[in-house]
Amino acid sequence: MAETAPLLNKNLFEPNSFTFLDQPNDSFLINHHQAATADNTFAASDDEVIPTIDYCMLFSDDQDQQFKALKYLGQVCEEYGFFYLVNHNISYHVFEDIFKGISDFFDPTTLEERVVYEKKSHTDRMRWGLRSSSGENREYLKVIAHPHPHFPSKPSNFSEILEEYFKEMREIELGLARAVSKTLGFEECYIEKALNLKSGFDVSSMNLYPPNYKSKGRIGVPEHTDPGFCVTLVQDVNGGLQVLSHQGKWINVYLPRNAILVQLGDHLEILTNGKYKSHIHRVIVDNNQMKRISVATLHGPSLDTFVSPAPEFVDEEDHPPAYLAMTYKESLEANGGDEIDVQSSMEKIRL
Ligand SMILES: O=C(O)CCC(=O)C(=O)O
Ligand SMILES: [Fe+2]
Repeated sequence: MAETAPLLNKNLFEPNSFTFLDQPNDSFLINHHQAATADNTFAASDDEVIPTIDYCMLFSDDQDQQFKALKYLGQVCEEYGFFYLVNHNISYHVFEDIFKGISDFFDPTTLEERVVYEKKSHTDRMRWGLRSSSGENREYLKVIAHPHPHFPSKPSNFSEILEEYFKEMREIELGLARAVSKTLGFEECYIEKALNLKSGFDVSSMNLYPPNYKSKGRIGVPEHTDPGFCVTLVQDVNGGLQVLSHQGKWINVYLPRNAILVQLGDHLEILTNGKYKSHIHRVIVDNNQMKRISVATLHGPSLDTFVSPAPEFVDEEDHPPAYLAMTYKESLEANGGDEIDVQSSMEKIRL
């Protein structure tokens, strides 16, 4: 990728504490390299580097450092659309607690209890599902995390754990919105206002792979992009999530210790008329050998926000509007799904 991204200096902001996970005992993350099989259909590269953004430097009091950090973030948003976020100051126990809570929620012996969260209506505020087919293999719980959170009452303390986790992730989201606005040359409140993030619609998908150890194929989640401003994602085990670079190469996501994977969403792409694009990713499961939990939180505009390419990114000659305008709610439902499905509908929005 370095050849196609000459501007990026990947070492610029890697903090001293940054290490890839060569010390499994030190972290909830262990590296699970996909077992080598004769089937290379889902092979991805371990050599490509996913850029690392240091959150604190984006807000550094040292103006020069902040300027460099923002410049790098702008390049990463434009050339990649995904990055590892480190130095975000979220306490380690927040991650440990949520993985423990989700693991308990997905306890194989309490499967019948979760059925109460199965799809009931298109207005569900929580939804559980177990997919075990050639096209999708995961057990999931989706919850609305903002503005009106809905969390399960069991296991005990789970709702408090989720509340704390989502509070921290929203801070990160709003901080990133400020930083990304500046990379575009705007005031720091630009994205927050344009997408009404204060009352933004956030849905979190907590996923277990393979679903109760019974996958029926290698696809955990098929290729897709996600709607919204951005996605924050953490996982308890490395291996399975793959992102597609803008150059068309699949890359394995190996999250550094305590890092968060940030992926730009469809609605930032629409707002910037294609300058900062969302990107395709997928999850591969490995023959039922390894249990993996992920938490993917989609941070969206408020449901009634009308999102269209902003005038600053449009000029009729060189950059005509490349996307249709619609409310966030309309875009979530454009494929016939429900709000809580948070399905991308970019194929309908792209002109
Ligand atoms: O589980 C993962 O690693 C990714 C899940 C995902 O992409 C999603 O829920 O949108
Ligand atoms: Fe996703």
